[in-house]
Amino acid sequence: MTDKEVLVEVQNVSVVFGKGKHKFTAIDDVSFHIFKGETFGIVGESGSGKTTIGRAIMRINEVTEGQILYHGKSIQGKISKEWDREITQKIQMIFQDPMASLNERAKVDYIISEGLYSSKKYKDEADRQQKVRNALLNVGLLPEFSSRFPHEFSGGQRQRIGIARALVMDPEFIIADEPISALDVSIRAQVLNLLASLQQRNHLTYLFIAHDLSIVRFITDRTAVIYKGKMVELADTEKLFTHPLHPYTKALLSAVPEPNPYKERGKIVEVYDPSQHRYEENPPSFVEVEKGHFILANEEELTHYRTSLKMEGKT
Ligand SMILES: Nc1ncnc2c1ncn2[C@@H]1O[C@H](COP(=O)(O)OP(=O)(O)OP(=O)(O)O)[C@@H](O)[C@H]1O
Repeated sequence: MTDKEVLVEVQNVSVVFGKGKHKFTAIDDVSFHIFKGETFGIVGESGSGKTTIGRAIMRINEVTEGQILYHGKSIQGKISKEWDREITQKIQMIFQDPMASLNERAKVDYIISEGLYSSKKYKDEADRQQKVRNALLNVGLLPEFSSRFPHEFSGGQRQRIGIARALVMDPEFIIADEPISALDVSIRAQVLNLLASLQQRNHLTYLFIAHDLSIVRFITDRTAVIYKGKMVELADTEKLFTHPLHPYTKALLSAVPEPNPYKERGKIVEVYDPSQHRYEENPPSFVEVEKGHFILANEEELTHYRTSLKMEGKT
C-alpha cells in the first residue's frame, strides 16, 4: 500500500440505542481512520459493536455523538443531495448471511439492479443489463444467472450475488460484514480470494468485520480490536498479532486454535478480566503508544506499556 490518503474518518463516534431505562451504548467514543486502498479489519466477540460501526458508516445507524467523514466531508446530518447520492453509490456493504440478505422473491437481475434503479445510475435498459452482466462476470458467475431466483444457488454463489450487487454500483469503499462466516469452510477461501482480486482490479478500500482472527490476519493491513463498544487496540495487523499489548487482545489471540495439536494441547487460554483496569479513579483514552499503534489505556497503564515496548527495544 503506497497511497496514504485518508478515505474514512470516524471521530469520537458513539451510537446509543433506546431511551431512558432502555438506553444502551453500543459504540462508545470510537475513533479511527481508514486509508484509501487498504483493508481495515475490526475484530471482537459477538455483540461488541462491529456491525453497528459498519451500519453507522452506511448511515443505517444514526450516530449519537461524534462524526464520520468521507474524503474529509461529513456524511451525516444536513448534506447536499449530490453528496448524498455520491456516498450512497461509493459506499457499499456486503452482508454476513447470503441466505437472509437476498430477496427470495426477486430475480437476480432485480436484486443486482436495485441500487441502479434507486440511483438511476444507468443510461438506458441496455446499459443496465450490460452492467448486471459485467457484475456477474466479475464475481465469477454466468450472465444467464440473472433470470434465476436466489434459492437456485449455493451459499457461495449467493454471496457472490451479494458482492455483485455491491460492485454494480462502481463503489470505492466496501464494508464486508463477516462475509464468509456463514459459508461452508470449503468455499470460504474462494470468496476471500475473490474479494482480494476485486480489490486489486477495482482499487477498492475495505472495512472487513470479523470475529475469526485467522481470517483477519490473512486479509487485513491494519486491525482494530473492539470490546463492549470501545476500541481497545489498533495496529498494523502483523504487529497486533505478534506484539499485542492490551490484555483483551492477548486473550482473544490466545483463544485462536493452533494448527499443531501438540501445541494446542498445552496451550494456556488467557481470560480477560476488565476489572483489572481501575478506570474509576483514572479514566483511559485511546492513545498512540508507538507509531501507528493505538491502545485504550490510562496514564498508569501507558507507562507500563511504554516500558514493555522499551524492553523490546521498539520505542
Ligand atoms: N437497533 C438496535 N437496537 C437496540 N440494540 C441494538 C440494535 N442494533 C444492535 N444493538 C445492540 O448493540 C450491540 C452491538 O451489536 P452489533 O450487532 O454491532 O455487534 P457485533 O459485534 O456486530 O455482533 P455479531 O458478531 O453478533 O454480529 C448488541 O448488544 C446489540 O444487541
